[in-house]
Amino acid sequence: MAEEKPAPWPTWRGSEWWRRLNGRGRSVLMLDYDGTLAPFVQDRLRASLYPGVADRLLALAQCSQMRLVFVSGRAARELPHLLPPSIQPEIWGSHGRERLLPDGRYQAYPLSPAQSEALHWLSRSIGERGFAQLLETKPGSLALHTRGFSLDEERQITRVAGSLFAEIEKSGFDWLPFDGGIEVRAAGCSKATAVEEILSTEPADAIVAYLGDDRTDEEAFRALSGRGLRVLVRETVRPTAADLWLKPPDELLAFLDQWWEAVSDEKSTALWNSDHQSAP
Ligand SMILES: O=P(O)(O)OC[C@H]1O[C@H](O[C@H]2O[C@H](CO)[C@@H](O)[C@H](O)[C@H]2O)[C@H](O)[C@@H](O)[C@@H]1O
Repeated sequence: MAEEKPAPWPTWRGSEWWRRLNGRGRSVLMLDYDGTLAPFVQDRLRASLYPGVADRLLALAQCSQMRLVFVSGRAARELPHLLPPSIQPEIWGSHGRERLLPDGRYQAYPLSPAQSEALHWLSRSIGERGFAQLLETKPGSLALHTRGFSLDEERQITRVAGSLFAEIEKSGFDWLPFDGGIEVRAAGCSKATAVEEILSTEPADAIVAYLGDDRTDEEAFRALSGRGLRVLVRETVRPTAADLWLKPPDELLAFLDQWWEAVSDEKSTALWNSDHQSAP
């Protein structure tokens, strides 16, 4: 399917679309984490939000008419440590396999016994080939991180992982290249299924947007087709199903500000005592 270029922020910020959000009862803002709200770094446990994002998230989390949801490839229980401590977030982690609710309740879709066994085998086999330190083990998937390696090394690691993946693919797994590595994910859950479940409890006229940067976010974008605004957050544009392209961090902050202005009851322009001024 042909993918059109997403609109750049300068043409979108004054568009009619905001009128729909302004003053409406219900809105849903779904946010990816890595690459979208936080720049990539080598150590995944040190991936901090762009300056100014924490303030915006705190303000949005207080808006009673909107639902703020984080949809991440990370394990759900890892993400709260990277978000402002006073937010009690709703998180869909591990590509839709897990859900952590604001009240602390946790739900996860189990793997089939064959998937479970195959994932253990894959982890062991990758370790035996000397790549154990590159592995991130999550509910339902294994990520193999190659950030910081040369292209040749990355190709070699990917080749080894690819041949092992071929051994377990028939047990129900997807092969997902992502920014900084590859992931082998048990089939059945994805960011698309997360988006579908989130929206299944929302009224049809709720205003919805999803912000993401990576190839796994394209699954969410496609699931949102005709239902909400798909926003690519990335330094450079690429072929995408998104409607809008934001360059982080300034355009991301401006988007969050404009969303807040539309949904908040306060309608104050002096909200931020933050370290960042939005683009004019
Ligand atoms: O769906 P996301 O919230 O965007 O998560 C995608 C993956 O993010 C993490 O890895 C990425 O970020 C790390 C920290 O910047 C970086 O070191 C790594 O190279 C990136 O691929 C996370 O570790 C993965 O589990 C997520 O799937």
